[in-house]
Amino acid sequence: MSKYSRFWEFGRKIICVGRNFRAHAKELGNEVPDDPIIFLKPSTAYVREPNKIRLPPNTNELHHEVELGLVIGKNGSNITEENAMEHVAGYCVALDMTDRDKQTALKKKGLPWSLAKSFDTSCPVGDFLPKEMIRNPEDVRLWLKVNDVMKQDGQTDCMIFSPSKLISFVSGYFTLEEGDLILTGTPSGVGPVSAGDRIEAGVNELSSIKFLIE
Ligand SMILES: O=C([O-])CC(=O)C(=O)O
Ligand SMILES: [Mg+2]
Repeated sequence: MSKYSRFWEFGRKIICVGRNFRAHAKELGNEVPDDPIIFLKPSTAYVREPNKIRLPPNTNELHHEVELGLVIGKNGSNITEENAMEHVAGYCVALDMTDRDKQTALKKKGLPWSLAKSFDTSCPVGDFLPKEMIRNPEDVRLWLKVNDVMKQDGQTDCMIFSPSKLISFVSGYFTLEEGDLILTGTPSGVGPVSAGDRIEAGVNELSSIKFLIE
């Protein structure tokens, strides 16, 4: 069993990338960024099956965002793009649950997104997938269904910044540590979920997760 098979118990950083797919930036009326947009979630955001996703306080519009997670297996800072993949131990399917109403209000005021993105249970994750299971992270299908209806279905070759670019960029600011998770951004098709809804999501046919909204 890999040392990283329960990476969510390491209690390390969750580093998230925003607007990394053109189609998603466009669907929310956002510009395509020149540099990666980065935000953080605390380790208390992790949730695993069979626990449920909880609605944050006073939410009107909780959105699902399916993303490919990169699990870091080797510490490093100022990592070059060429060496970036040496720092990846494996992958997982992850959700970046987002209080869209709150995010929109905060965005308008130019304020940080933390309350909209980093609440308890805002980061549901699937099982650890060792690196060998995904030969090319730029050729992965990300999909998500709500109550059995397909809502998101995208390919990671549409990412603006590749996993290697993201690792290199982020590690210039934050030292990457073993057990850290990088969420690489969501494809288009994000949308609302409410109490009682069932989310199923996966990467390729390899790993899928099922979460209920409480
Ligand atoms: O909230 C957003 O749209 C930014 C984001 O997390 C993403 O693109 O994955
Ligand atoms: Mg996201």
